[in-house]
Amino acid sequence: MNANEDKLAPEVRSILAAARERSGGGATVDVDARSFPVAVRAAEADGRVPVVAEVKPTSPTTEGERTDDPVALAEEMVAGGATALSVLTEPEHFGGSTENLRRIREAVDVPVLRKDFVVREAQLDAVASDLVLLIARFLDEPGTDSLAALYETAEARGSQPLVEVHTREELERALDVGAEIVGVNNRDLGELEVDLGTFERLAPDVPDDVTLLAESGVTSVDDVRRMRRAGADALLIGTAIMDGDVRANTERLTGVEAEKGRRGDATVTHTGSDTR
Ligand SMILES: O=C(O)c1ccccc1NCC(=O)[C@H](O)[C@H](O)COP(=O)(O)O
Repeated sequence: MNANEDKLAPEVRSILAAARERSGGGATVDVDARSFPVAVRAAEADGRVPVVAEVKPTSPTTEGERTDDPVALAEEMVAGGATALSVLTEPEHFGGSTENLRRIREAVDVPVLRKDFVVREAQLDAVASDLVLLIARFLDEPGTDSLAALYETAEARGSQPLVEVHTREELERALDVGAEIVGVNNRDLGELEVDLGTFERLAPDVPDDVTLLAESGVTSVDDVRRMRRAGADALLIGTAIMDGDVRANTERLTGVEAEKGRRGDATVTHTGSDTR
Protein backbone atom coordinates (compact mmCIF):
# COMPACT_ATOMS: atom_id res chain seq x y z
CA MET A 1 0.00 0.00 0.00
CA ASN A 2 1.41 3.45 -0.88
CA ALA A 3 1.21 6.53 1.37
CA ASN A 4 -1.81 8.01 -0.46
CA GLU A 5 -3.78 4.76 -0.20
CA ASP A 6 -3.12 4.61 3.49
CA LYS A 7 -5.28 7.74 3.86
CA LEU A 8 -8.33 6.14 2.21
CA ALA A 9 -11.30 4.66 4.07
CA PRO A 10 -11.06 0.83 4.17
CA GLU A 11 -14.13 0.55 1.88
CA VAL A 12 -12.42 2.74 -0.71
CA ARG A 13 -9.17 0.77 -0.47
CA SER A 14 -11.21 -2.34 -1.17
CA ILE A 15 -12.92 -0.62 -4.16
CA LEU A 16 -9.52 0.37 -5.53
CA ALA A 17 -8.02 -3.09 -5.06
CA ALA A 18 -10.95 -4.62 -6.98
CA ALA A 19 -10.59 -1.96 -9.72
CA ARG A 20 -6.93 -2.84 -10.21
CA GLU A 21 -7.83 -6.52 -10.65
CA ARG A 22 -10.72 -5.94 -13.10
CA SER A 23 -9.98 -6.92 -16.68
CA GLY A 24 -10.36 -4.55 -19.61
CA GLY A 25 -12.84 -4.79 -22.44
CA GLY A 26 -12.46 -6.72 -25.66
CA ALA A 27 -12.76 -4.70 -28.84
CA THR A 28 -11.98 -0.99 -28.85
CA VAL A 29 -15.20 0.97 -28.25
CA ASP A 30 -16.20 3.67 -30.71
CA VAL A 31 -18.80 6.05 -29.26
CA ASP A 32 -21.06 8.48 -31.09
CA ALA A 33 -21.55 10.48 -27.89
CA ARG A 34 -24.60 12.49 -26.91
CA SER A 35 -23.18 15.88 -25.91
CA PHE A 36 -23.42 16.62 -22.19
CA PRO A 37 -22.89 20.42 -22.47
CA VAL A 38 -25.65 20.55 -25.12
CA ALA A 39 -27.99 18.56 -22.83
CA VAL A 40 -27.23 20.95 -19.94
CA ARG A 41 -28.07 23.98 -22.10
CA ALA A 42 -31.29 22.31 -23.32
CA ALA A 43 -32.40 21.66 -19.71
CA GLU A 44 -31.70 25.29 -18.75
CA ALA A 45 -33.68 26.53 -21.76
CA ASP A 46 -36.52 24.25 -20.68
CA GLY A 47 -36.50 25.66 -17.12
CA ARG A 48 -35.19 22.45 -15.50
CA VAL A 49 -32.25 22.30 -13.11
CA PRO A 50 -29.68 20.14 -14.95
CA VAL A 51 -29.49 16.96 -12.89
CA VAL A 52 -27.46 13.84 -13.62
CA ALA A 53 -29.56 11.17 -11.89
CA GLU A 54 -27.62 8.14 -10.72
CA VAL A 55 -28.70 4.52 -11.01
CA LYS A 56 -26.96 3.34 -7.84
CA PRO A 57 -28.32 0.01 -6.57
CA THR A 58 -26.22 0.13 -3.38
CA SER A 59 -22.97 1.60 -2.02
CA PRO A 60 -20.66 1.32 0.98
CA THR A 61 -22.62 4.14 2.68
CA THR A 62 -26.13 2.92 1.83
CA GLU A 63 -28.16 0.30 3.67
CA GLY A 64 -29.70 -2.49 1.58
CA GLU A 65 -29.83 -2.84 -2.18
CA ARG A 66 -32.39 -1.64 -4.71
CA THR A 67 -33.17 -4.58 -6.99
CA ASP A 68 -35.75 -3.03 -9.39
CA ASP A 69 -35.03 -3.26 -13.10
CA PRO A 70 -32.36 -0.56 -13.71
CA VAL A 71 -33.88 0.29 -17.10
CA ALA A 72 -37.26 1.02 -15.50
CA LEU A 73 -35.52 3.24 -12.90
CA ALA A 74 -33.61 5.07 -15.63
CA GLU A 75 -36.78 5.70 -17.64
CA GLU A 76 -38.50 7.12 -14.54
CA MET A 77 -35.54 9.46 -13.97
CA VAL A 78 -35.74 10.76 -17.55
CA ALA A 79 -39.53 11.17 -17.26
CA GLY A 80 -38.87 13.16 -14.06
CA GLY A 81 -36.67 15.62 -15.98
CA ALA A 82 -33.13 14.24 -15.60
CA THR A 83 -30.70 15.83 -18.07
CA ALA A 84 -28.37 12.85 -18.07
CA LEU A 85 -27.93 9.57 -16.21
CA SER A 86 -25.04 8.17 -14.24
CA VAL A 87 -24.91 4.39 -14.14
CA LEU A 88 -22.74 2.52 -11.65
CA THR A 89 -20.91 -0.27 -13.45
CA GLU A 90 -18.83 -1.32 -10.42
CA PRO A 91 -20.11 -4.80 -9.44
CA GLU A 92 -18.55 -5.68 -6.08
CA HIS A 93 -19.41 -2.62 -3.93
CA PHE A 94 -22.20 -0.83 -5.85
CA GLY A 95 -24.25 -3.67 -7.40
CA GLY A 96 -23.66 -2.26 -10.89
CA SER A 97 -22.76 -3.82 -14.23
CA THR A 98 -21.68 -2.87 -17.72
CA GLU A 99 -24.76 -4.75 -18.98
CA ASN A 100 -27.00 -2.37 -16.97
CA LEU A 101 -25.33 0.57 -18.66
CA ARG A 102 -25.60 -0.97 -22.13
CA ARG A 103 -29.34 -1.64 -21.67
CA ILE A 104 -30.04 1.78 -20.18
CA ARG A 105 -28.18 3.63 -22.94
CA GLU A 106 -30.21 1.72 -25.51
CA ALA A 107 -33.48 2.64 -23.77
CA VAL A 108 -32.98 6.42 -23.24
CA ASP A 109 -31.93 9.41 -25.38
CA VAL A 110 -30.04 11.42 -22.75
CA PRO A 111 -26.24 11.25 -22.23
CA VAL A 112 -25.14 8.36 -19.98
CA LEU A 113 -22.13 8.52 -17.66
CA ARG A 114 -20.21 5.38 -16.79
CA LYS A 115 -19.66 5.62 -13.02
CA ASP A 116 -16.79 3.34 -12.11
CA PHE A 117 -13.26 3.33 -10.82
CA VAL A 118 -11.40 3.10 -14.12
CA VAL A 119 -7.65 2.89 -13.53
CA ARG A 120 -6.30 1.39 -16.77
CA GLU A 121 -6.82 2.32 -20.43
CA ALA A 122 -8.03 -1.18 -21.39
CA GLN A 123 -10.92 -0.83 -18.92
CA LEU A 124 -12.32 2.00 -21.07
CA ASP A 125 -13.30 -0.66 -23.62
CA ALA A 126 -15.60 -2.59 -21.25
CA VAL A 127 -18.70 -0.69 -22.47
CA ALA A 128 -19.58 2.33 -24.63
CA SER A 129 -20.79 5.42 -22.73
CA ASP A 130 -21.31 9.09 -23.56
CA LEU A 131 -19.34 10.20 -20.52
CA VAL A 132 -16.74 8.34 -18.51
CA LEU A 133 -15.66 9.17 -14.96
CA LEU A 134 -11.95 9.63 -14.26
CA ILE A 135 -11.22 10.13 -10.55
CA ALA A 136 -8.06 12.25 -10.21
CA ARG A 137 -7.30 10.93 -6.71
CA PHE A 138 -6.92 7.35 -7.96
CA LEU A 139 -4.76 8.07 -11.00
CA ASP A 140 -1.05 8.81 -11.46
CA GLU A 141 -0.49 6.26 -8.69
CA PRO A 142 1.51 2.99 -8.70
CA GLY A 143 -0.53 0.32 -10.52
CA THR A 144 -2.70 2.84 -12.39
CA ASP A 145 -2.38 4.66 -15.69
CA SER A 146 -1.98 8.43 -15.74
CA LEU A 147 -4.91 10.83 -15.81
CA ALA A 148 -3.47 12.32 -19.01
CA ALA A 149 -3.30 8.92 -20.77
CA LEU A 150 -6.81 7.91 -19.70
CA TYR A 151 -8.20 11.31 -20.69
CA GLU A 152 -6.67 11.09 -24.16
CA THR A 153 -7.80 7.50 -24.69
CA ALA A 154 -11.36 8.21 -23.52
CA GLU A 155 -11.58 11.10 -26.00
CA ALA A 156 -10.10 8.95 -28.77
CA ARG A 157 -12.94 6.44 -28.14
CA GLY A 158 -15.45 9.29 -28.65
CA SER A 159 -16.42 9.54 -24.94
CA GLN A 160 -16.50 12.76 -22.91
CA PRO A 161 -14.26 12.42 -19.82
CA LEU A 162 -15.69 13.81 -16.57
CA VAL A 163 -12.72 14.44 -14.28
CA GLU A 164 -13.65 14.19 -10.61
CA VAL A 165 -11.70 16.26 -8.06
CA HIS A 166 -11.91 16.91 -4.33
CA THR A 167 -8.93 19.20 -3.69
CA ARG A 168 -7.32 22.23 -5.33
CA GLU A 169 -4.30 20.12 -6.33
CA GLU A 170 -6.58 17.62 -8.10
CA LEU A 171 -8.42 20.49 -9.80
CA GLU A 172 -5.10 21.81 -11.13
CA ARG A 173 -4.27 18.36 -12.51
CA ALA A 174 -7.71 18.18 -14.17
CA LEU A 175 -7.22 21.59 -15.81
CA ASP A 176 -3.66 20.64 -16.86
CA VAL A 177 -4.97 17.72 -18.93
CA GLY A 178 -7.50 20.08 -20.56
CA ALA A 179 -10.64 18.81 -18.78
CA GLU A 180 -13.77 20.42 -20.24
CA ILE A 181 -16.15 18.69 -17.79
CA VAL A 182 -15.16 18.70 -14.11
CA GLY A 183 -17.01 17.28 -11.10
CA VAL A 184 -16.23 18.42 -7.57
CA ASN A 185 -17.02 15.51 -5.26
CA ASN A 186 -18.35 16.71 -1.90
CA ARG A 187 -17.65 13.21 -0.53
CA ASP A 188 -14.13 12.88 0.79
CA LEU A 189 -12.96 9.45 -0.33
CA GLY A 190 -10.53 9.40 2.58
CA GLU A 191 -13.13 9.58 5.36
CA LEU A 192 -16.35 9.16 3.30
CA GLU A 193 -17.65 12.34 4.92
CA VAL A 194 -19.79 14.72 2.88
CA ASP A 195 -19.36 18.51 3.02
CA LEU A 196 -21.12 20.74 0.48
CA GLY A 197 -18.58 23.43 1.40
CA THR A 198 -16.04 21.50 -0.70
CA PHE A 199 -17.82 22.58 -3.89
CA GLU A 200 -18.20 26.15 -2.63
CA ARG A 201 -14.47 26.37 -1.92
CA LEU A 202 -13.28 24.99 -5.28
CA ALA A 203 -15.89 26.34 -7.72
CA PRO A 204 -14.44 29.90 -7.92
CA ASP A 205 -11.18 28.44 -9.30
CA VAL A 206 -12.89 26.65 -12.21
CA PRO A 207 -12.78 28.56 -15.52
CA ASP A 208 -16.17 29.63 -16.94
CA ASP A 209 -15.82 27.55 -20.10
CA VAL A 210 -15.66 24.31 -18.07
CA THR A 211 -18.96 22.47 -17.49
CA LEU A 212 -18.96 22.13 -13.70
CA LEU A 213 -20.82 19.50 -11.69
CA ALA A 214 -21.46 19.34 -7.95
CA GLU A 215 -21.33 15.66 -6.95
CA SER A 216 -22.57 13.83 -3.84
CA GLY A 217 -24.47 14.81 -0.73
CA VAL A 218 -27.25 16.79 -2.43
CA THR A 219 -30.41 15.70 -0.62
CA SER A 220 -32.89 18.59 -0.82
CA VAL A 221 -34.11 21.48 -2.97
CA ASP A 222 -32.22 23.80 -0.59
CA ASP A 223 -29.00 21.87 -1.33
CA VAL A 224 -29.71 22.19 -5.07
CA ARG A 225 -30.12 25.97 -4.68
CA ARG A 226 -26.95 26.19 -2.59
CA MET A 227 -24.85 24.35 -5.21
CA ARG A 228 -26.37 26.41 -8.06
CA ARG A 229 -25.62 29.65 -6.22
CA ALA A 230 -22.03 28.46 -5.83
CA GLY A 231 -21.73 27.97 -9.60
CA ALA A 232 -22.81 24.40 -10.41
CA ASP A 233 -23.87 23.99 -14.04
CA ALA A 234 -25.30 20.60 -13.10
CA LEU A 235 -25.70 18.32 -10.09
CA LEU A 236 -24.95 14.63 -9.81
CA ILE A 237 -27.45 13.04 -7.41
CA GLY A 238 -27.62 9.39 -6.40
CA THR A 239 -29.01 8.44 -2.99
CA ALA A 240 -31.66 11.19 -2.73
CA ILE A 241 -33.15 10.03 -6.04
CA MET A 242 -32.81 6.27 -5.47
CA ASP A 243 -34.43 6.42 -2.02
CA GLY A 244 -38.19 5.99 -2.64
CA ASP A 245 -40.18 7.12 -5.69
CA VAL A 246 -37.47 7.78 -8.27
CA ARG A 247 -39.63 9.86 -10.59
CA ALA A 248 -41.10 12.03 -7.82
CA ASN A 249 -37.63 12.58 -6.34
CA THR A 250 -36.23 13.59 -9.74
CA GLU A 251 -39.15 15.94 -10.38
CA ARG A 252 -38.60 17.61 -7.02
CA LEU A 253 -34.86 18.12 -7.48
CA THR A 254 -35.04 19.26 -11.14
CA GLY A 255 -37.83 21.75 -10.34
CA VAL A 256 -40.29 19.93 -12.62
CA GLU A 257 -42.63 19.37 -9.66
CA ALA A 258 -42.72 23.11 -8.89
CA GLU A 259 -43.34 23.86 -12.58
CA LYS A 260 -46.28 21.44 -12.58
CA GLY A 261 -47.66 23.19 -9.50
CA ARG A 262 -47.39 26.60 -11.18
CA ARG A 263 -49.22 25.34 -14.25
CA GLY A 264 -51.73 23.31 -12.25
CA ASP A 265 -50.78 20.61 -14.70
CA ALA A 266 -49.98 16.97 -13.96
CA THR A 267 -49.06 16.15 -17.56
CA VAL A 268 -45.55 17.64 -17.80
CA THR A 269 -43.47 14.69 -18.93
CA HIS A 270 -39.91 14.74 -20.23
CA THR A 271 -38.65 12.38 -22.85
CA GLY A 272 -35.10 13.70 -23.17
CA SER A 273 -33.70 15.86 -25.95
CA ASP A 274 -31.61 15.38 -29.04
CA THR A 275 -28.06 16.08 -27.86
CA ARG A 276 -25.89 14.78 -30.67
O1 LIG B 1 -21.61 6.61 -2.34
C1 LIG B 1 -20.78 5.98 -1.67
O2 LIG B 1 -21.07 5.36 -0.61
C2 LIG B 1 -19.34 5.91 -2.09
C3 LIG B 1 -18.42 5.29 -1.27
C4 LIG B 1 -17.10 5.20 -1.66
C5 LIG B 1 -16.70 5.73 -2.87
C6 LIG B 1 -17.61 6.35 -3.70
C7 LIG B 1 -18.93 6.45 -3.32
N1 LIG B 1 -19.87 7.04 -4.12
C8 LIG B 1 -19.67 7.32 -5.49
C9 LIG B 1 -20.30 8.53 -5.93
O3 LIG B 1 -19.62 9.28 -6.60
C10 LIG B 1 -21.73 8.84 -5.63
O4 LIG B 1 -22.47 7.72 -5.94
C11 LIG B 1 -22.31 10.01 -6.37
O5 LIG B 1 -21.51 11.13 -6.31
C12 LIG B 1 -23.71 10.33 -5.82
O6 LIG B 1 -23.62 10.65 -4.45
P1 LIG B 1 -24.92 10.73 -3.54
O7 LIG B 1 -25.86 11.68 -4.22
O8 LIG B 1 -24.44 11.26 -2.24
O9 LIG B 1 -25.47 9.37 -3.46
